[in-house]
Amino acid sequence: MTEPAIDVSGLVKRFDGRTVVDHVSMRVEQGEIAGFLGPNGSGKTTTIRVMCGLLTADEGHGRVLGHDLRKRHLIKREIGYMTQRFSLYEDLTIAENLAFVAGLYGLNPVQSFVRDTLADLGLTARRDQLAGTLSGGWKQRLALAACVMHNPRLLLLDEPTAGVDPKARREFWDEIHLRAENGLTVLVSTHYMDEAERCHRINYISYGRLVASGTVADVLAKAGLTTWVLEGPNTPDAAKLLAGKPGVDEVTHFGTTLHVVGRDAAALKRSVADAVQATGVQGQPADTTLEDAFIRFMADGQDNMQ
Ligand SMILES: Nc1ncnc2c1ncn2[C@@H]1O[C@H](COP(=O)(O)OP(=O)(O)OP(=O)(O)O)[C@@H](O)[C@H]1O
Repeated sequence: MTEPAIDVSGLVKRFDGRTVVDHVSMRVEQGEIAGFLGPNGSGKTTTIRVMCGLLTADEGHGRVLGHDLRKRHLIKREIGYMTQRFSLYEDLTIAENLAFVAGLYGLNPVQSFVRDTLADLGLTARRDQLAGTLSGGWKQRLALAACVMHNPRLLLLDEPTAGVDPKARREFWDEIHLRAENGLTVLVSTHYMDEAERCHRINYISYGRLVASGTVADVLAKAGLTTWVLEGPNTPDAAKLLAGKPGVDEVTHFGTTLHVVGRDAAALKRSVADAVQATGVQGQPADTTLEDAFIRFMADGQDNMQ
C-alpha cells in the first residue's frame, strides 16, 4: 500500500478565538482528485493553507506527502498551490509570466523550463503575446501550468475556475484528469456541482466541520434523501401547498418542474400524494442530486450552530 498524499486528523484552526476549522480529518490517496466543497466561509481555504504549510494548525496532526505536517518547509517544496483569484501579470507576455514563476521556484535553467511548459501547452508560437490578451480559459490553463512547472506531487487548487465559462471549465478539468492519470494528486475546492461530480471523492465542510466524504454515491447515501419531481400547469400551487408539510424539507423550482426533497420518505410520499390530488400535477420519484444533498448538509450545519 502506498502512503496517502494527505492524511490529517483532528485539524483545528482558530482566528481570534473563533474556530474556523473544527477537528477536520481527511485522507486523499495518491493520484486521486479530491473535491472540497462547502458554503462560503466554511473553512476550505484555511484547511488548504494548513495542508500546504502556509498556516500552522492549533491542534491536530498528520502527514502530507509523507512529511509530518510540522515540516512545513519540506511540504512546500513538493506542492503546487493555486490561490483563489490567482492571476498572471496581464502586462507581461506569456513567456515572461512563466519565467517569473520559474524564478520564484528557483528552477534552473529558467528558459528551458519556460520552453518545455510552452511546448506542453501548445503556446510556443504565442510566447510573446501579452497574458492579458488570452481568453479566460487559456489564462486558467497557463496559471495551472505555472503552478506545476516545478513538478509538484500534490496540487492544491482553491476555486480555480470561478467565473470561467463552461467550455473552458471542462477543458481545465480534462487537463486536471490528464495530470492525475500521470500520478499527480489534486485537492480542489469548488462551488460547481458538475465539478464535484468529476472528482474521484468529495469532502463537504460546513461551519468548519467535515460532514461528509466519499464518492458522490457515498455522499448521496449519507444525505439519506428522497426526491420527487412534480410536473404540470399547477406546480406553483403545489409548491405553496407543500411548503412546511410533513416530510418536506426543500421545495425547489427547476424550470417547469418542482423538486420536492425530504429525509422522511414515508411522510414525504404522503404529502406529495396530497398535493398531487389537490392540484392535478403529476409526481414521480427521482434521483436526488448532489446539490440537494449539500443544501441539506448546510441546513443541518445551521441547526447545529443554534
Ligand atoms: N487570517 C484570518 N484572520 C481572521 N479570520 C480569517 C482569516 N482567514 C479566514 N478567516 C475567516 O475564517 C472563516 C473561514 O474562511 P475560509 O476562507 O477558510 O472559508 P472558505 O470555505 O474558503 O470560503 P469561500 O468559499 O468563501 O472561499 C471565514 O469566516 C473567514 O472570514
